[in-house]
This record gives sequence, C-alpha cells and structure tokens, in this order.
Amino acid sequence: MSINDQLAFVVRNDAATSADPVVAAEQATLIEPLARPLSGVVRVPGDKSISHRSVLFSAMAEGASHVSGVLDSADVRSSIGAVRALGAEVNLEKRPDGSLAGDIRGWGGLGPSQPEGAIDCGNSGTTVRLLMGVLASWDITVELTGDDSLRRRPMRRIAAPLELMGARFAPEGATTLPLSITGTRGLAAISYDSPVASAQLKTAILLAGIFASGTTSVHEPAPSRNHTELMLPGFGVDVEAAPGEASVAGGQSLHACDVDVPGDPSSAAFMACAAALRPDSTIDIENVSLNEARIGFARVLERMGADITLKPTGSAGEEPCGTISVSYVEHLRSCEVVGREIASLVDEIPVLALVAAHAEGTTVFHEVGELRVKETDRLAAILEGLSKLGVRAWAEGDDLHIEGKPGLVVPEGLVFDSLGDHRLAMTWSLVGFTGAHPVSIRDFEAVRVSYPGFRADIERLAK
Ligand SMILES: O=C(O)C1=C[C@@H](OP(=O)(O)O)[C@@H](O)[C@H](O)C1
Ligand SMILES: C=C(OP(=O)(O)O)C(=O)O
Repeated sequence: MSINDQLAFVVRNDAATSADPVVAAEQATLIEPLARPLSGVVRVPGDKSISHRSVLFSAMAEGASHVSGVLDSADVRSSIGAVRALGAEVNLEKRPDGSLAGDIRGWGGLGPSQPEGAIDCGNSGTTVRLLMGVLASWDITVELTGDDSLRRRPMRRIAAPLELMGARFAPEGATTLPLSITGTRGLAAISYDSPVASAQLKTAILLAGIFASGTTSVHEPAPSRNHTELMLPGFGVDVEAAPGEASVAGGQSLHACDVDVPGDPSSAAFMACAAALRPDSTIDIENVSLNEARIGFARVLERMGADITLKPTGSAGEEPCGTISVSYVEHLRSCEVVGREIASLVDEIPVLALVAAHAEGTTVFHEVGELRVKETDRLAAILEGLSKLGVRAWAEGDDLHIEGKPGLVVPEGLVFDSLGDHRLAMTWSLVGFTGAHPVSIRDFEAVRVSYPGFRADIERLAK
C-alpha cells in the first residue's frame, strides 16, 4: 500500500473511532506490570517537531526535497495531509523501521493552491500554528479546523502577530478554530516581543517573515526549541539566532533540501523514566536528538539523582544526536525546575511528575501555566492522576508542587483516563508497566499521536 493509500485508510479508521467519543472513552486498555526489568537497546521514532518541519518546509520549497526518518504518527500525518491539500506532491514510503522516507515536491514560487475544503489539522497544534505562518504570505483564503481538543486551544497568540504583518482572520478576533486565514503577498516585517516561550509562535512568525518586506524578529521570555532556526539555512534561508531571539530578512525563498530526522527526545523520555522507575533496569536509547532545547528532562533526572548519561555520537543535519543511557537507582530526590527551563521539557512534565512522585522531598516545577492549554489541561490531569496514587500534589498559581513518597505503593485496580492526550496515556501507563499491579487506561490509543509503537517498544525492552 502506498503512503497515500495508507493515509486515506488511517484517516477513515480515525474517523470511525472518533465518530463515537462515548465508545472511545469507555474503551480501557489493561497495562500489566513488565515481567522483567527493562534492558537492552531501543531506537525511538523520529522527532515529531522536526518531522512536521521537514514536511512543511519541503512543501514551501522549490524542487523536490528528500526526507527520511520521518515519524509516522497521527500528528505528522495531519501535516502531510495539509500540504497535500495545498498542492505539494508527497511521495513517502513506510520503511522497515516504521519511519517514512521519500520525496516532497514543494509549491515553491507558485505558492500553495486553493484547497477544496477546510484543512483538518486533527489533534496537532504544531500543524495548525505553523500552517498559519506558511499561509500568511499567499493571496488565498484557507479554513483551518481540528478535533475537539485542538478546537479548544488558543490561536489568538498566532493570529495577533500575523495580523500585525498584514494577514487577516475570520471571524474577526477569532481565538479558536475553526477560523480562516487570508494571506497577502504584501506582508510587512515586525519585531515581536512574544508573551510566551513558544516555538510554534516563533516559527509561525519567522515563516511569514521570510516573505515580508524588511527584517522580522522575535524575542522570547525564555528560549524555546530552535529546530526552525537550525533547519531553515539548509533550505537556503538565512536566519540570525541566539537563545531567546531569532530574526529573518524578508525577500528570501526556500530551496529543496535533504532532511534526516533524528529520534524524538520527548518519546525517549518515557523510556528513560520507565527505566528510572523499574528496579534493575538498564537501557540505551540510540540516535536521539540531544538538542539542549529539548533535553531538559535529562537534566532534571540527573538532578533527582537518576543514573542517566548522554553520549553524543554525531549529528542529523544541524541537530546533535547520541545515546541516552539510564540505569535504575533506588533513591531519587526532589528538585526545583525553574521557569526558564520549562520550554526545554514542556511535553515531559507529566512523566517527570510521575518520577517526582517517587522521589524524596517536594519537587517544584515553576511557571507551568502553558500546561493548561496543551491537548488537555495537563496541570489538572497531573494533579488528578497523582491523587489516585495517594501522592499530594498542588498548584500554587502557575507552580506545580509534588510531595514525593519514596517506596510508593500504588493501590490496586486504578483506572486512568488519557482524556485523548498521548502524553497522559503514556505517563499513566508507566504506573502499570513499572509498578506491582495492572492499571487500566481509557483511550490508551491516543499514543498514536506521537508514538504509535510505544507499547511494543517498552514490552520488547522487558523480554
Ligand atoms: O514547535 C514545536 O514543534 C512544539 C512546540 C511546543 O509547543 P509550544 O510552542 O506551544 O510551546 C511543544 O509543546 C509541541 O509539542 C511542539
Ligand atoms: C503539545 C504537543 O503537541 P502539539 O502542540 O503539536 O499538539 C505535544 O506533542 O505534547
């Protein structure tokens, strides 16, 4: 089956399950304790952020880009579906390791074509927010929508700066999806003080800035992930970047480029935390991006006393990569995670919170308000999940406090709800995989958003 047929197949299947949310929510998956400690070597799938960018930047470029190691997950398929609807030719094949590889011929100077209907970005915040930046510089009107979760997430943060540049949104003042964007060839550059450390916001502005008149710059309250700044030069776009700021001169264009996507540190974090929680485990996670803007979780585990080492082995494009090795230790201690670090581990906070629940002392994650506007309100979900474990956790303003319980004995018969959030599905499944009793997870299938092979990978490590 070609990837295009597979895409159609998966889209139909997704529609079949999500059409009846009541049935989907009722389905619970039993997660049983791993029979053995985790040991050996694992390769996690391609990085989601870099996979999205490889697809979107190739679609914007003149010529055919070759991409490999691309994550095959529901979110990345949303980006693939979007660029195909806009006229890019996507010819990707599934490789034996489960990744996608092949060519993407972009629209280049011709610009995207008018899609027939609304573009459905599914569950993917990265797809829709980056797409707004892509569309801002073309004279077409495109309607954007997403699933229930994405339709609740804030979009004004992207629309506001793009409006300053000259794009228009309807309905006027739209804060959420569905909305439509009308771009213009006459965008004006801006210098933008971003209210949040968000790589999605930064990227949307920079992508629009490539086609604006003048130099567009973004200043952030703390540095967010920098994959866009690292990748655009490969597509022939000059970007000036320093931690917390980036700028791009207008009047440039993208040219086809080869992109090899390294393993996803956010997926690796689940394996690392599983090894940190399951006695006698020792694992190596190979070929992971070791980009400092992404490995905050490893720094936090180190500070908690975990046995974790990062060994650089090379690079994929401008991304440093290497092996993350983790061995179980009996005693973990609490730590403080300051606001400036949060962007480097934002998607890993649910699973780090679970580790903190096992550590001695009170761990504090400062300034984690962004968790409230992810796929679900992850702050509320963490508090609720930890209370099921009998662990005291509370929010003070935007700070998350977790009073750890070394030797925590998890009650029997726990049922968690992923709320359709992939990071929560994987986090609560670790309670079952690494603990003494099985747990049930409602809508465990949400893992397909970022790590479809998660269960198979963790079970293989424990064989
Ligand atoms: O740029 C990206 O690829 C992402 C940025 C982060 O979101 P924000 O930009 O909203 O912080 C992160 O949570 C998301 O999973 C992916
Ligand atoms: C927040 C996430 O992704 P997105 O914003 O792209 O939906 C995530 O992957 O945890």
